[in-house]
Amino acid sequence: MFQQPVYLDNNATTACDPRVVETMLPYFSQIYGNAASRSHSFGWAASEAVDLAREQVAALIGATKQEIIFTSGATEAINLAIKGAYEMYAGKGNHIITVATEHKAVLDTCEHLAKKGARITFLPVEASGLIDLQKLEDAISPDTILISVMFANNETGVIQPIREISQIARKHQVIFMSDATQAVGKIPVNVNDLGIDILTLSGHKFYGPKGVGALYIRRRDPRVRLVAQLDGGGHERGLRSGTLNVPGIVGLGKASQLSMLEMERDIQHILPLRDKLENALLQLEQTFRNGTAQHRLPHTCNLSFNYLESEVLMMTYNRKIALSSGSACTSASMEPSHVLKAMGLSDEMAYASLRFGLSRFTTEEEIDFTIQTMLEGVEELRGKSIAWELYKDSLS
Ligand SMILES: Cc1ncc(COP(=O)(O)O)c(C=O)c1O
Ligand code: FES
Repeated sequence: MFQQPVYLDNNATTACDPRVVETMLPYFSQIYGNAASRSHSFGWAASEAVDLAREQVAALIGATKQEIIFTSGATEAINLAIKGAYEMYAGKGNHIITVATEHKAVLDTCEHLAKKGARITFLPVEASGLIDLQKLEDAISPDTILISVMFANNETGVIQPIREISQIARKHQVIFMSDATQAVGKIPVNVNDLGIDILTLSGHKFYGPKGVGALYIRRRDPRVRLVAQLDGGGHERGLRSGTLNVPGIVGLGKASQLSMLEMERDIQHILPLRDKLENALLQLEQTFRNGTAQHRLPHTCNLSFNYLESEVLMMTYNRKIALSSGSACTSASMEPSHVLKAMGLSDEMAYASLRFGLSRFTTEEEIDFTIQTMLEGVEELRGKSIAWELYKDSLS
């Protein structure tokens, strides 16, 4: 048995890599200058560290350092991107296209703008979790100012056809933004190859610290401009005022560098473990994968166990495995997952779902233990379920 539960909630957040922590440490109490202070060596040292981190983050996504704006995380970057674009292009139009399965940071920001007069299209998804490109193209109108489609879903890991989406956006001269919070650092993401105009990312999803993220904005294209949402000292080229979180930014830079160097190795380690777990659990009766198997993050797996309340399983076994049924922010809510509902699942099947998120630190022993615990747990809890009993009776 493990001392701590096996941690399989890595889509909610990852452990900070010890190498990241080590790189950050001096920036708390030794190199503690304000990166904006230009008159002494404390400030210069902090500014140099931020500059290096900016290069490291830019390199991870194929951008240039001038195109990176540091923020407090993906939520802030998303707010800046969507609200900033809405304000910037108010004269041109008020229509934003997004997708029903986006993270709440995108959905709620769009809802907020809807109250201020924006017209929002929430595209549906197929059972696979993928959008229909024709529906996207049909939704575009002359007043469309922004298309916002997430790179990979946080609950199912489903990866949207980003290149095709960007081609459609380009054809119609609409800015294309992608919330790549779950993809960056885990799979290759290159803003130029993929034609992404605005991208958001967050340190704590790829072994960096919490409370730091970044916005990429295609600077070379004069069409892509945003209105700042925080006013103040004019930091980050006027787009995000506020003293920079130097240790956090250093950590985000280091995490980016490590991901660049180790991404292939991480995928080769994680993918077979994810597949082992998924294949073993799919052997259980009435157990189904949510989302396409092909276009999916290598570390994510979302399954529904019919006739099981996943909440009960999580609570019964949370001393053995740390899991969630969907996104962390909404895990306290009793609503069924909006992502699974948009994919056409019934409430029952959405309530029967579990998300398994692996990381570079997940071991084969942990996966074997998880398989064993899940097989026992599902059998035990279904054994107590009247619905399951009725189902079994119906078979005989
Ligand atoms: C897809 C996606 N977007 C945005 C966020 C929000 O990121 P942050 O925690 O950095 O605000 C998350 C985190 O759960 C996410 O998974
Ligand atoms: S941390 Fe992922 S939904 Fe909030």
